Amino acid sequence: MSNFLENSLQYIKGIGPKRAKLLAEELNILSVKDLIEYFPYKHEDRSTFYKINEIASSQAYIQTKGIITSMHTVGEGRKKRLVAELRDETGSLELVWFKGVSWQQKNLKLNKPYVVYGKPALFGSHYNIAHPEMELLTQTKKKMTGALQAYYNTTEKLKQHYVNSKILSDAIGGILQEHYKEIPETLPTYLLEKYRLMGRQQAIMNIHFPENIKKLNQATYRLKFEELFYIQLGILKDKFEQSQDTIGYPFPKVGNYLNDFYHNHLPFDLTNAQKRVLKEIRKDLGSGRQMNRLLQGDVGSGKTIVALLAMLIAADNGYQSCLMAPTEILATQHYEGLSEYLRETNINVALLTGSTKKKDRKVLHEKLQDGSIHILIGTHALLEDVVQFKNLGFTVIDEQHRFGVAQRSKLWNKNHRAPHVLVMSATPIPRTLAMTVYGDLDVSVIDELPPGRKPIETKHIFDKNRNKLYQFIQKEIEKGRQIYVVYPMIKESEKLDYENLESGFETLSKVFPAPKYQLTMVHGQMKAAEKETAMQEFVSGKSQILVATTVIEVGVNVPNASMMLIESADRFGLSQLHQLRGRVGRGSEQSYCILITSYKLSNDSRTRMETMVQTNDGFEIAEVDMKLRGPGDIHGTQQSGVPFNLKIAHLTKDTAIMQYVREIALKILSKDSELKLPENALIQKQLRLQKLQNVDWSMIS
Ligand SMILES: Nc1ncnc2c1ncn2[C@@H]1O[C@H](COP(=O)(O)OP(=O)(O)OP(=O)(O)O)[C@@H](O)[C@H]1O
Repeated sequence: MSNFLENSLQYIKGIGPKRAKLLAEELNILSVKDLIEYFPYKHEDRSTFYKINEIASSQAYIQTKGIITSMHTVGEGRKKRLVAELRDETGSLELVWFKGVSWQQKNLKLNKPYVVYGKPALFGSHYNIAHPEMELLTQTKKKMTGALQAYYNTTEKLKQHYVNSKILSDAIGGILQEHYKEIPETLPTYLLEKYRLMGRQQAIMNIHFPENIKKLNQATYRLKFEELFYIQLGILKDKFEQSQDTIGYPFPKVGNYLNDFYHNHLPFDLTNAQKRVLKEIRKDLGSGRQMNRLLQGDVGSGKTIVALLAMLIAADNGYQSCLMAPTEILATQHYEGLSEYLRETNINVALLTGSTKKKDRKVLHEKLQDGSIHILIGTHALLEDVVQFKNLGFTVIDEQHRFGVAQRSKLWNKNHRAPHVLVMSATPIPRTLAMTVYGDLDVSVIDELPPGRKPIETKHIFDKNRNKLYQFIQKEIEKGRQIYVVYPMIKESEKLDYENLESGFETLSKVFPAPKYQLTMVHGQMKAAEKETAMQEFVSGKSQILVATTVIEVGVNVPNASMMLIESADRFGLSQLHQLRGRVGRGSEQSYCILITSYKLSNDSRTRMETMVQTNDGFEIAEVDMKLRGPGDIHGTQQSGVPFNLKIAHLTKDTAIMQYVREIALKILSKDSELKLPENALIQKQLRLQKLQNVDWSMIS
């Protein structure tokens, strides 16, 4: 790697120490290499020049050429502004600056030709452009850029220090002009030739300063290819090594436990999707290798029963199973649900949570060790060292993103061999993304809901229309149904959020007074036992309205609840809204989800509300969610569990390239799994570098 690229930015013309520090803090751009790999978010065609008399107010941004014929300031002090007249042979317009007035006045040159870019507005009969981008025509001609101009994202803080897109573009231009030949190639020649990829030097040049649209497209493709290729290759290589190593318990047979349950106690027929997934699991369990499988399915799609059937296969082969849930409420519900399914069978199920009493624990530990408990359900408490199984062979983890990978692997220590692992997730993520995020897991999808479910009707209403809503709630309660009311709760505004929750609860208590109506409140600050009791009131049907924060987000199953009312719905992410909605529509009655917001909404919030109203399909929602958040949104990326930041590719828009490079990576590894062939030396080196630099691989290995 060339040394120059590793240099700090402070010596770069147009940057200097102060801006270099800011770029490091704000955008994590530290070196010259980081800067030239900071890719623009868009390009604008600057090949068209408007004549001044062609400007119309409907035009967004325009580019024109002209001569500044006069300049003067208007107003005083903070209201002072600079007005300049720009003329061409067809007419004139005004250019106006409210900020940096004296700087502009000093730098603008009268009677010289300028290229001007900005958004025209009509004042009276005359157009003006406020704060236009200006460049002397001679400068534009000298620059290496063609007609396509790159634009770079910056932050508010950077803008305050005048580090805008143009400053970045100029700095990058300066670097590339002198050092472009030092940019190293990162893909071997045979790949460049076979897949007709642009060389890296040319690609970097063209992404910042495209010669033309065709070259820009080739450059973009090449850089996305490279980025996704190395991600896929890294994941596949790890996975390949892992599957070679881990021998699993073989579960060759299907015996009485499964057959008896399947034929005599299963209260419904499995959907085709459930059958297909069960087959996939059975194949894994019989293979002799350890299973690591992600079971994805929308809320209420029937994942739990599939997990149960797999646990019965474990029992048929003489092994115990456990099911871990992220909260005590969920673990208890799973326990109750599974006990009910298994009521008339010889399978023993037990529950272990933080609240299990000491003396019960002792008995439970003994029964686990002598093998008389077949299935143990619980929370983190399962991971404690004192919990020892006779022979744990199968583990189900519900909602894995709440468990760290480290916790997952802690279960291994309970055995000589790693048990099979089935991770259940109701967060639908696009399949290609799942392949990337859960690189070490195979993916099964239940993409079909059990029959007879009525689609949930979703409505978005504004705050002021509450009264009508209350009448509707009353009717539902009269029909014997129950209602969830959910409030947002985040750390940053916790105090205010509690106040809202409590005042919402009070208002509802007045509208729906006792003793006719019973309301329950549940929130995160309550003790586990209090929460449990309160939830139980709702689960048992004693109370009709549950006012809660998102503690109820995952897994709670009350089939009689027919309405989910979400307050300040714009403050929730799409996936979270969908999860919440999934709490209703579990019975045979028509269910509703009501999203309440104030009148004023940002564009993103409006899209979220519209998406929820339009579709019930979790995968579709996940796609929109990813698109709204975008791969550049680091916070969003963390939320979705994606363990790396992408510089140019887009996780949902570039799925075709992702798939393509995955196949290429597979082909390479199947021929040369350790990347030892001389032709792959560069790939090997690059992969190692990338692992060190960008990616927190520990999250997925
Ligand atoms: N094939 C089926 N036919 C009819 N009902 C089914 C079927 N499979 C599951 N169910 C029922 O559907 C409901 C939801 O199933 P389950 O709780 O397993 O879903 P899930 O995918 O685990 O949901 P969640 O992610 O919301 O917890 C349960 O009441 C279950 O008994």
